[in-house]
Amino acid sequence: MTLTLDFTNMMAGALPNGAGITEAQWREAAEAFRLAHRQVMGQQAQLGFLHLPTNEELLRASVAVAQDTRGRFDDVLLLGIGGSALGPIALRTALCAPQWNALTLEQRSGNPRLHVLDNVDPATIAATLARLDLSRTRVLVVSKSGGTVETMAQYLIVREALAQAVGEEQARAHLVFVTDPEVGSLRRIARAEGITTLDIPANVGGRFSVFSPVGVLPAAIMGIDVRALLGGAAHVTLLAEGEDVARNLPGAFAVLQWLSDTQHGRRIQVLMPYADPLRDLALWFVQLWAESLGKILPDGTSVGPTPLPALGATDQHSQVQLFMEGPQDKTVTFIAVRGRTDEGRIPARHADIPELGYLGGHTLGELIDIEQRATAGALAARGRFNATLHIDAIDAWHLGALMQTFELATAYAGALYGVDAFNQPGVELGKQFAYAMLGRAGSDAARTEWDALPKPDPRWRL
Ligand SMILES: O=P(O)(O)OC[C@H]1O[C@](O)(CO)[C@@H](O)[C@@H]1O
Repeated sequence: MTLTLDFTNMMAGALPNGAGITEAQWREAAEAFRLAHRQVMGQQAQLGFLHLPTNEELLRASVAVAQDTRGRFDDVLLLGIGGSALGPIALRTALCAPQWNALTLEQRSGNPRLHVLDNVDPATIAATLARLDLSRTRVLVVSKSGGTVETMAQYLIVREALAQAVGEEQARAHLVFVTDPEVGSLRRIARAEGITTLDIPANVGGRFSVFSPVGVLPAAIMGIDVRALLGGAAHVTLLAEGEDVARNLPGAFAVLQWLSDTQHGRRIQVLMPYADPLRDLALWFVQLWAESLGKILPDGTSVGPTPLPALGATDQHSQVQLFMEGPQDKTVTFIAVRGRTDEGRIPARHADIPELGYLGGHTLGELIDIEQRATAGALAARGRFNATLHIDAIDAWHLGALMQTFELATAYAGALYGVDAFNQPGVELGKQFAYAMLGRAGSDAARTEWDALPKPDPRWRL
């Protein structure tokens, strides 16, 4: 069980024409990292995520609800958005069998299907509700704040549908809330109605919550080895205790991306796993990196790298042209898998056609791995910064290790950029405008600001 980071192709020497991070920059950054590490470790009030992998009480609570769910329910419907949905989706895609929801109960080893509503598009919600037998559906309502407008709207609709399907009394027994231990509307409803509720510790922010019941409960319900998941995360947390960047993998990832951005203009940071099960991990990473690091400094400067998800080999036929020849403003971090269980041997047909015959006898596992190495080499040959995270297998332990690596890297990157990685003030104004238009009490100031905005100008309309 290993996770390694090869960053040769980020460094001067490996890249042509003087491109790349120099050894002097790397040495200087080691000092910057020491300070960043100390600063992060001093922010204990926001570092709840570091303690989640070893929180036995939270784990036991999730496992108990999972046991109560399996067998009683065929479907689990998770309502949430942002960090409350992206982690569960990434875990399902990575660790459940492909096409999980289309498999039979036997193929799912008796575990339920998992549906995640992470938006308020009425067509998706109507289609999902039409497909589900609500009398056999457990509903997880996941929200750290317990009041996010999209999740609350989903909750009101689904609760109404549940009540109609099974009656008010029974509906309560289908619901499980995952939310802050004290505050928010969900907690209030849970207290008043005795609804089963699991805690997201107060010092854990939404996008850092995957190892709380936010991710662990749905994972346990689907039969994922949650102990191994948390074990991988705990392993990385230990790795990151030291302030020497050369021994701290999450620290090294953060430093490399920060140097690439601030010293080499590589502002766009691509995460490109070469494995379908890791496709949604890249989307989870996008929220973590973007919402944590895109900020305004006290002097008014805007900072923050732009994360971009990609998938190998698929995106070799879409985005890689841009990565190779577009502006020199990107880094690419590949995730490569060493041990693939189903290698998929390619039959030796059409041996007489040289453009096809060479494939016979190779395996798909070999092909995807070679394509990753070829793309990394091609990018390096053209001076394009790239690094590769290697994992042994796509399993719960490695997923835990990868996700905790990115969470820690995000905290370090926040300190390196000089921003608070744990808030998201930039999402507020849009929320306030929406509240004002929906008539929520207390949004008069937003209404006034909204009304003062320029109206659509007929000259600029086609
Ligand atoms: O879990 P909550 O509180 O419903 O928040 C959902 C998402 O909304 C945000 O607060 C703002 O986008 C995210 O940080 C968070 O993951």
